[in-house]
Amino acid sequence: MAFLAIDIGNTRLKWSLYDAARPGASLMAHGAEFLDHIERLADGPWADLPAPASMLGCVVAGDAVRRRAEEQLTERFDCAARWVVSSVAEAGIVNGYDHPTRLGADRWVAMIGARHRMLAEGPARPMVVVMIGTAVTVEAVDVHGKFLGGLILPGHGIMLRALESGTAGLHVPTGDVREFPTNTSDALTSGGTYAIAGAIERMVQHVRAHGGAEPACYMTGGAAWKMAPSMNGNFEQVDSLIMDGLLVIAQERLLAS
Ligand SMILES: Nc1ncnc2c1ncn2[C@@H]1O[C@H](COP(=O)(O)OP(=O)(O)OP(=O)(O)O)[C@@H](O)[C@H]1O
Ligand SMILES: CC(C)(CO)[C@@H](O)C(=O)NCCC(=O)O
Ligand SMILES: [K+]
Repeated sequence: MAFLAIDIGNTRLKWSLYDAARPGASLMAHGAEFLDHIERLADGPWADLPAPASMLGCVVAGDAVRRRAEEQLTERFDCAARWVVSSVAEAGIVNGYDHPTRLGADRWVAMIGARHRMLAEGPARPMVVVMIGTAVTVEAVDVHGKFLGGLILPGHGIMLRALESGTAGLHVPTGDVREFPTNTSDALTSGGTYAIAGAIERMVQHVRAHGGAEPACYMTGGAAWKMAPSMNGNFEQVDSLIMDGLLVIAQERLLAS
């Protein structure tokens, strides 16, 4: 019973087809499209796929984009579109947000995926869950699975575009990450990278101080690999964190129905 997981971010739609709706299912096919190219899915990458029995997705890109994805789903497959909405509690995570449903569904699903992975690896620990995409998010989860709160930062691309458009003299190619940058390109690239790394380090400190225990640290997102060399501490890069979370939620819902 194939299962289709979809993650629609602010830059790209990512999809993964699994052979079952449960964590650890085998990945049969996967891909990513920039949001402008969603209309290519049904006749392109999805054309030769076996039809999934069900799908589950998370979307933060807005209703218009969601509808365009749903059109591709109906055009190609006969399965109902289901999208995760952040709630008060689901799959082992309790939502500490002031307004739980306002939490981005991608953040919620990634925490669920991370918690499931951590418990599969050993005893429960607090967590720091980082997503590096169009925006950067840094979540804190305590040892019991309570989401304490999180940071939202501009992603690297948005930071650089903001500097370019807000200044006269900052139009330069991408540079390298350096401890002591000596040209504009390196200064901008390093500034963005260490802004993100610094925010993450602060959150790790906050979680350590809050729980008195060393947190398990996970990072995911399309640009996680670019941040990895500049990160302090033991961050495990798990590119599939959102897909893992969608598999966990899909299985729980199947078992509950
Ligand atoms: N050198 C860099 N270091 C860190 N991040 C970078 C770097 N260069 C680009 N980025 C970020 O990567 C983002 C694009 O990543 P990508 O589209 O692969 O992520 P994504 O997880 O698919 O995003 P989303 O889920 O938000 O659609 C850009 O918007 C930019 O912010
Ligand atoms: C922060 C982003 C853009 C990260 O993708 C997304 O999760 C989102 O739009 N969230 C809604 C606002 C919030 O999470 O508080
Ligand atoms: K995302």
